[in-house]
Amino acid sequence: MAATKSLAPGSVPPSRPTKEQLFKTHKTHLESQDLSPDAPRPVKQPILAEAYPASTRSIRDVEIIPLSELRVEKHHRGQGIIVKVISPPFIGAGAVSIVEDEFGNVEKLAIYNQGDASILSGVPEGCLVAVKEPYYMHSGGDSDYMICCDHPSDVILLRFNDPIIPESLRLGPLLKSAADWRSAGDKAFLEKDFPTAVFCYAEAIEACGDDAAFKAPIHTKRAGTNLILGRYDAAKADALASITGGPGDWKAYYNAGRAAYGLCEYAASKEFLDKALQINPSGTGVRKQHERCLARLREEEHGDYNFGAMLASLSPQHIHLDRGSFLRNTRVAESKHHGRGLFATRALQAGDIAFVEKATLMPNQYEPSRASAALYAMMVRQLCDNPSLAQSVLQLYAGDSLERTGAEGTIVDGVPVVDVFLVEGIRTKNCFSAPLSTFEDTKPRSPAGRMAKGLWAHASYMNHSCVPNTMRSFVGDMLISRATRAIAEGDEIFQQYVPVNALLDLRTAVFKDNWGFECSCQLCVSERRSPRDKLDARKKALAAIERTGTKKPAAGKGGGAIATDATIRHMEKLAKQLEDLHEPDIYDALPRLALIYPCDWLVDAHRARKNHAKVVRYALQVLRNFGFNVPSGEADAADDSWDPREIYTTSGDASLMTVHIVLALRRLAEAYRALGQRDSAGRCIEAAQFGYTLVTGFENDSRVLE
Ligand SMILES: C[S@@+](CC[C@H](N)C(=O)[O-])C[C@H]1O[C@@H](n2cnc3c(N)ncnc32)[C@H](O)[C@@H]1O
Repeated sequence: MAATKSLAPGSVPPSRPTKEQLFKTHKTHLESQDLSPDAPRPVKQPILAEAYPASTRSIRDVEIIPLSELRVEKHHRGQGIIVKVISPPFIGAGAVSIVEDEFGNVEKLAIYNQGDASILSGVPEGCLVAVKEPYYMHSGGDSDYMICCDHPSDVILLRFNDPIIPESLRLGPLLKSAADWRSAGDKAFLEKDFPTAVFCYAEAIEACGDDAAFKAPIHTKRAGTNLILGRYDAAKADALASITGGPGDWKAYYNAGRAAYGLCEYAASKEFLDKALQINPSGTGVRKQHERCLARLREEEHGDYNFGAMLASLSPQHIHLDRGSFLRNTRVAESKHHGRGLFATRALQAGDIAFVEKATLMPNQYEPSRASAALYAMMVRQLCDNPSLAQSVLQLYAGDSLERTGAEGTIVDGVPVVDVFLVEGIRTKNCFSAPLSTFEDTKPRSPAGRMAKGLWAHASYMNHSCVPNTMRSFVGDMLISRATRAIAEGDEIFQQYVPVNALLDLRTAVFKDNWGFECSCQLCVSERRSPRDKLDARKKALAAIERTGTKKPAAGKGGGAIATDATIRHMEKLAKQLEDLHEPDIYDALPRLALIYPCDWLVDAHRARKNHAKVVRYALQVLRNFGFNVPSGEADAADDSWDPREIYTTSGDASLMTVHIVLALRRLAEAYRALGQRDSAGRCIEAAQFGYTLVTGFENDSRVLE
């Protein structure tokens, strides 16, 4: 083992196992594998190996080499292999099979990252496979090597009559006629083995030559099968290929319409369905589909959603909502901050919808430890299955360190080039965590951390700001983005990638480490003007405040825990000291995020003691420290003419909207009411209601926060 480990990349392995040895080990693996339908399928983890680009060449343009010429730890650029699978697959994180070339050389072939719609996810014995630019890897044991295929587009399942197959590997016609292949396809379909059905129908179409009358119904069958598999591009192509010019063509247009609908191409879908209805005006299925399509087009055009009904329709099983995306208020353009960004196409007021987007991809997986792996697997699968999706998703930013060939997403050998390292880069830079619904998630007693991960391709173009002008929320797989203040036509719109840390150093590190940028928002740029000793002093002061704030309070009379007078006074003193560490010339109109924690704490402490004037004072401070315009002194706080409903329109462009604002407004309302200032209380409730719409995406009763 030591000898093989020290082999230089590109060298000849000193020994390779014989066919018998390979089969013996493979058999023990096969015997240990549980193939029952209930057996847990291994979760495919995102790739961790060293990145290398997917092959962009056709198998017809590379030199075919024998397995004996494979060299250890080498990517065989410009070369390829053609092999027959001679064992059943062992299914683990990938599918491992034994393969043989035309000279009788044998090797292990490990195929990873194939989708469930691909035969290659468990390639059956007897299949012929080509691997482009293979990587031959030492897999750990003595003389233990395997051909390792990470990129799904590097492996091609060959048709049995492909002329590229060497003579000695040719099986001769497996089935006698096109009709036999069609029957085999039908049988596989009835057995719900849809990938095999697609393969057999392809062979039938190929075998029947120019017999258009024979071909058309097979295209129809394959269109239906591809629809089931979610391979919408292929389904659409098959549906259109099944058009004959006869009265049965409504079915072809109907299938094409369903496929376009599956791709969220509603305008195209409508056109196909219009044609289907022209031929078959009484088709109820077609009419229903047509109505659904019109509803999606209305959503795309007007952004008119019944969010309440959408929320009510959610369940743990049903998270994908049948809704269109409303994107026309924003467009992608060059940003002065970084690459591309999203820009307003019209003036937006605080509260307006910037956009509503249906997830491009989002698995129903709210278990945090599995959510990333589930999204990665879904991305790879869907991009392979739908080339048009691959084209758009693979354009997204993936970090600067990954090599791009420019051919990502293009079709080579009939499949889109999908580079799994690029997919993973795109996932990490663009995915969002999403609760089942933000409204439910903001309720005080909702279980924390139940988040799925998803990709929203349009939202992915948004750059980050710590004081953003939009806020996102979720209902199932729909992302709602609302303006938190006025945005002029042509302005860039920003979102917060993650809730930002109060301390400049800590949040700078988060953006550097996870996204590779230094934030240039107004808050970060201004805070960087603070001298180092001030930043450090604030950090120390906040640590002292947090220690005081988390000290166990004394038990109150009614059994409740209430902070002592001394602790409250101490906290007030510490908060004042921290406030004095903020330079007025820098923080005049900026949030002072470090002060939010002590002010929130003081609101709660004074509220528990029914000290309403102090609640007013510190709740106003919470608003001010998030960057909102509030009366400055205590005298002003009692001033009835201050209108909290105006904070969203009069606060400049560095405020930070969060659910804390809504809660602070509710606390203010309660205190004002207790102080007899009913009008002020009513206005605070209205302001809280408005804020809660921004936070949850649509009108919801903010009383649930209490
Ligand atoms: C989700 S992408 C945003 C779209 C990206 N600008 C593009 O061209 O596709 C995230 C990446 O954008 C960049 N980015 C986002 N916000 C930024 C900001 N405020 N300043 C500089 N770069 C930023 C970072 O490189 C980050 O990894």
